[in-house]
Amino acid sequence: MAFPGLHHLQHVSSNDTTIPGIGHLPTSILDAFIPGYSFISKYLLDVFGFDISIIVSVLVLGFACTTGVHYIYRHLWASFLTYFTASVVIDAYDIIYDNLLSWAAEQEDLKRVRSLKVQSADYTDDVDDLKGDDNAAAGAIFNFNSWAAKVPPRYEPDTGYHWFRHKGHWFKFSRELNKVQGGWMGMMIQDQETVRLTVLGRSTKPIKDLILDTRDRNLSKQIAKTTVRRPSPKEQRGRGRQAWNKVAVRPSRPMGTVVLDSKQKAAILRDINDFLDPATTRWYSNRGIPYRRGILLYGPPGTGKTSLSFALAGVFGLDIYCMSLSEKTLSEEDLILLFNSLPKRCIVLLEDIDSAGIVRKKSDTTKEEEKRSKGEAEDKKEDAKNEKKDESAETTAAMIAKEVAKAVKSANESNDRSAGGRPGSSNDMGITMSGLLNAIDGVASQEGRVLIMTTNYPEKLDDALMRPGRVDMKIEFTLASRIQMRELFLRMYCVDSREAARTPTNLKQIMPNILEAGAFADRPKISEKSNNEKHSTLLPSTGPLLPTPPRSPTTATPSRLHSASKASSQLEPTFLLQSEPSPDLKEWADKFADSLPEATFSPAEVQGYLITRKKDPWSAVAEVAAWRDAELAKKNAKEAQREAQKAETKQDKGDASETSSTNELVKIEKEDANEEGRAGEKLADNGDGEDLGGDSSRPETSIPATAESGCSALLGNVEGVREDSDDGKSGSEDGDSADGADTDSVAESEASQSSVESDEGSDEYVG
Ligand SMILES: Nc1ncnc2c1ncn2[C@@H]1O[C@H](COP(=O)(O)OP(=O)(O)OP(=O)(O)O)[C@@H](O)[C@H]1O
Repeated sequence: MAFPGLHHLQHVSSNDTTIPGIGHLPTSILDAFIPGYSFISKYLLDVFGFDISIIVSVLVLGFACTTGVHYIYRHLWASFLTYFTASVVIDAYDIIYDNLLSWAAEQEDLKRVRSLKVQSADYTDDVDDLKGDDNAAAGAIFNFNSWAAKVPPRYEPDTGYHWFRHKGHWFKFSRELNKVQGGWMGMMIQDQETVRLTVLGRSTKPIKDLILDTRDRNLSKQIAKTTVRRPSPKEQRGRGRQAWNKVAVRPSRPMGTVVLDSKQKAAILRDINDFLDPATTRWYSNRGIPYRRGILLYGPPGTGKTSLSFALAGVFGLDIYCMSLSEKTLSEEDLILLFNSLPKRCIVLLEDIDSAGIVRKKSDTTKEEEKRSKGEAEDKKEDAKNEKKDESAETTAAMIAKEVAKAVKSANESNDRSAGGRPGSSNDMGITMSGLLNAIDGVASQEGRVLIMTTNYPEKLDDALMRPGRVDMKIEFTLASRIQMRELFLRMYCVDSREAARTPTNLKQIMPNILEAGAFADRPKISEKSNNEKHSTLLPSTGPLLPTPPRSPTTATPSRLHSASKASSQLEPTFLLQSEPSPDLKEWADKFADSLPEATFSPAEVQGYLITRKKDPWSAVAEVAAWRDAELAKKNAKEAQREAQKAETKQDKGDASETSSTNELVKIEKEDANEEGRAGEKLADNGDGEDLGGDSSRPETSIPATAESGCSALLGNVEGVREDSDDGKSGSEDGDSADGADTDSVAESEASQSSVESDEGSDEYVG
């Protein structure tokens, strides 16, 4: 069946090539634009009597004109962009990219664009700007999730281009996704994001200025933050950036919050500041000295070594790279790789350098001791087996095995302690001294870094590690002095005031008395001019505890602060400072400090106490006596336990040279008296301990609970206790009774320990 009119269509088509009528485009042209046009138009004309040629012609003409104009416009625009604009491309992996996007997210022009990309806020970084709920009722539960949800998400321009105005210039912000070859042998096609910044005008300067602005804005946000990096997991460690993981960006610790002797603080600040001075690099290279600085911080746990390192990183705008030699997975190769992957300027915090195999003989000794102890244990087992072959053999052997296992454990722990290590802290991978030295000053090791090593046991360190050049400065941290405790109290209760914010660009802003504290004024000034250096440089210290002399007055501000990453920018960061304490607070601080014995508690312990009363300075003063007594009792208990373990180990070793004859006699007497053997002896000793438990010999520390009424009395009592115990150490009778008191105060001390205490007491009488 044929369609009506089709015949006619075929007829027309075969005869005419154009559609008659003025203004019509020739059919051949329309056919070129719309394939099959003549066929369709003739069909419509025949069937419906409607001629579409005019409409189509108009549409085609319109389309052609638009396309043409667009084409011309594009070419003209491209030519304009080529000749009258400047542009800069920024890759996504560059830090400038992040700076630019976070800056763009805050620009009004760019906020208005209709195509945006949204990102959840990183509340760990941004919560600082959020305030707590001041209206919350007292005791109301703080819900972190609902609080963190208040951090608004970040909106940034999506791919495409957007125009904005900045400082009188028109910029085009184009975010582009490009396909690039990547992966293994470049066989994978990956998306790579870039931002192209274009400015109207032939100079790139406005763009460079804009990039500087975005960087400074970001820095001023970050200047009060310290980036902390740690070694990446072993399987991810590779060369370069991958060796270290960014683990945190913390608010920088203000130097003032580290309570330390002002001379020491001044010395270390001056030393690092001068080291970071760009002129010092030349000074070192001119003399062929490796441009590195090594600082050893040593002292008991919780005295501020790590805190000082973080504060220094904050002051000098350096990232801090932390690692501990007691990490079990750290091998020598890792250590070398990690040191070789450090950036040019940074602080490396190497903790616990006394652990692992750093002390050459420690691990060997420990192993030998272990072997010996095991051998002894086996021997004892054998003996026990041979001697007791009766029916109760099994029970006795089990008992002996238990005893022996206990002795081996205690010997090992004691060895660990006496070698300066912590139980279980030995490094399985075994970092030798030469491995460590290779890492820290091997040829490939990065120059310009400040290496801060910390230890609780400086006496255990190898001399090779301590030589100048590796350790240029040593700072000792001690248990809290009176001044430190007072300072800790004031810091805890001073009111924070943001109004007092200022820009620390000078060491004097951190330590107003830095010149006096460093006692630099009376040092000879060394000024030296190299051929091409106009300014004088400093002679860096080469020996321990030798602070760097002051810069010559011919240089810029003597104590100008060198912030490694922020040197070139003008920054206006805000620092949280504390207001001047009130006279009342100062008085309370004095009372608080007077109530505590010096050099007995670590600053961490004092801080730990204060923090539990952080909003109540009065309770802190009033309750300090009770806290002090409880802590002293605990400390005494620990000390007694340690002594007991030491003595037990001595006994087990059967070291005749270390055991006095009296001691032996006492033991023999005890053994004779106790027919039940060793177990019975322990029971008897236990009884002794209990008898002494009345604490009659300990000086009474009945101190009023209020600091007001009894601070000085408290101090007297406390010192009385300490003097007694000191006497005890010197071997006087008083001392013995004090020792006894120590033992007594250890309610939880094991019975065996009591036995050792009394043994020790005998020793001292003999002596
Ligand atoms: N001198 C100090 N000034 C201010 N705070 C201190 C000081 N010493 C310790 N603290 C406080 O005690 C805590 C522990 O301090 P830090 O980690 O610096 O001690 P550390 O000496 O490094 O201890 P460790 O040897 O165990 O690593 C921190 O919260 C710190 O604020």
